[in-house]
Formats: sequence, C-alpha cells, structure tokens
Amino acid sequence: MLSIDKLSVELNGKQLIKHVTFTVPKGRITSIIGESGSGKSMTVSAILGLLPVHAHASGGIFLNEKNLLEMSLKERVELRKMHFFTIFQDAANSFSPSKKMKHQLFLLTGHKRGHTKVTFYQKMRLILQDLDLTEEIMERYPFELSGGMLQRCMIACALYIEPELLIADEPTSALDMLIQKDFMDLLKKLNDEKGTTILLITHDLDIAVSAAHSVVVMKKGVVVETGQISDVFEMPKHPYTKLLLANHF
Ligand SMILES: Nc1ncnc2c1ncn2[C@@H]1O[C@H](COP(=O)(O)OP(=O)(O)OP(=O)(O)O)[C@@H](O)[C@H]1O
Repeated sequence: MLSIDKLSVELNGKQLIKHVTFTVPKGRITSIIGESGSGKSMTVSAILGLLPVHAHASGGIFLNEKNLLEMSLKERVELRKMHFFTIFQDAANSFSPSKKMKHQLFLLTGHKRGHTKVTFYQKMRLILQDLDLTEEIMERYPFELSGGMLQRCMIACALYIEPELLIADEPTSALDMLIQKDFMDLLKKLNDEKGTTILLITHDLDIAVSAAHSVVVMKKGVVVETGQISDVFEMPKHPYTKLLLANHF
C-alpha cells in the first residue's frame, strides 16, 4: 500500500537518510526501529511532507502507486488530511491548551470529513464510550486530562477518521508502563477490527515485538534489515540488528 523506494533526504549538504527502501503492507502493522538519530522521524516527516524547510527529498514515496514526492504542496496537504492520521509522542502537544476538547476533536475528525456537528457528536460519543471515555471529556480542556486519556482521544480520532494509514511516532514514550500496554492493546484492536494499516515508530523493542507484523531496522539514516518480525527477531542477519537484540534481551 505504502512503498518507500530509495528515499534520501539531504539538508545543508548533509545526507540525513539514504536510499531508504521498505513497504508498509495494507492492513498490517509495520514498525521502524533503531537507536536515536537513526532517521526514523526524518523518514516519517518525508512521508507526511513535513520536512524542515531547506531539506530536499529524492526517490519515491508511493501511496497506491502515486509518488507523493511528485505531488504539489496542495495535493500533499489534501492527501495528509484525507488519508493519513498521525499520533505523536506527546498528545498534549497535539491539542491547543485554550480550546475545549469538543472543538479540537471536531477539527481533527468531523470537520475533515465534512460532517455537521450533530453527526460528529453522535459518532464521537459512541466511539468515546467504546474507549471507556465519558462524553463529559468533550467539555474539558486538554490540561484537565491525563496523558493516557489524551492518547485515547487520538485513538478516538483514528477510529472516527478510519485513515488509510495511521502513523504512530513513539506514541507511548510519554506514558507510564501500565497505560502503555493499554494504549498498545487499543492500537492492535484498531488494526484487528478495522484493518487499519499502521506504521509504528519506536525505539522500544518490546513494543515492536508485541504489536508489529513486520519490522524495518534503521541505523545512521540507512535501512539495514527488513522482514517479518518473528524472522528478524529470531534470526537477525545484520550485525547491528544482532547487537540491538543482544543488548535488549
Ligand atoms: N531539523 C533538523 N535539522 C538538521 N538535522 C536534523 C533535524 N532533525 C533531525 N536531524 C538529523 O537527522 C538525523 C536523523 O534524525 P531523526 O530525528 O530522524 O532520528 P530518530 O531515529 O527519529 O531519533 P529519535 O529516536 O531520537 O527521535 C540525525 O542525524 C539528526 O541529527
């Protein structure tokens, strides 16, 4: 569904990622792993069309066979709005502190889909109930909710939007252990029940192995290994993957 082909990103004469190639199959969870600075977030920024201003991307990012790098800015904004949904590390930063949750949830979902507020309330209320969030949270401000509740709100948005691709960039890093598991269970449920394709970026190998079907291992801006998670974790081929796993388990 999403296919990254020899993607390179250069900024101020420095190559930040080089010839990155991997696929994100439809309906599966694919995880990018690698230590800090390996290029995980830069790859995601390129996919989202959110690279730093002077960065230059080359190669291909194909969504259903269309190369995103050949699209106009306007087309990419539209594509991001209609087909992608992103959950970042710190949900608190995804929301404005000065607006009630109902306005922000509407902007992230119903508004994007062209729904009226009445339709939005009807649908969102049911989704929140399913996630054990009372609809009363819609009347609250983000700072009145916990980090775990805010990440659940992001899942609620994904359930509403049903995006073609959900990108979760270190979604559990700001959560404590128990809430992390809870969040990952919801993400897996979204994939199981709705067939949502997920690209999960994490430096936490436990999270990758518990959730993903396949894995992309990055080191210093390069993909060193890809494959089914069980194959890569049981029989890693690249010395860097071996080292990562040996240091972890
Ligand atoms: N805005 C930027 N300007 C210049 N260089 C950058 C910028 N953002 C990232 N880099 C560089 O790009 C490379 C890849 O960084 P990236 O943030 O993609 O790594 P990462 O694997 O996501 O790390 P982390 O897990 O710490 O987020 C690093 O060398 C980093 O220093």
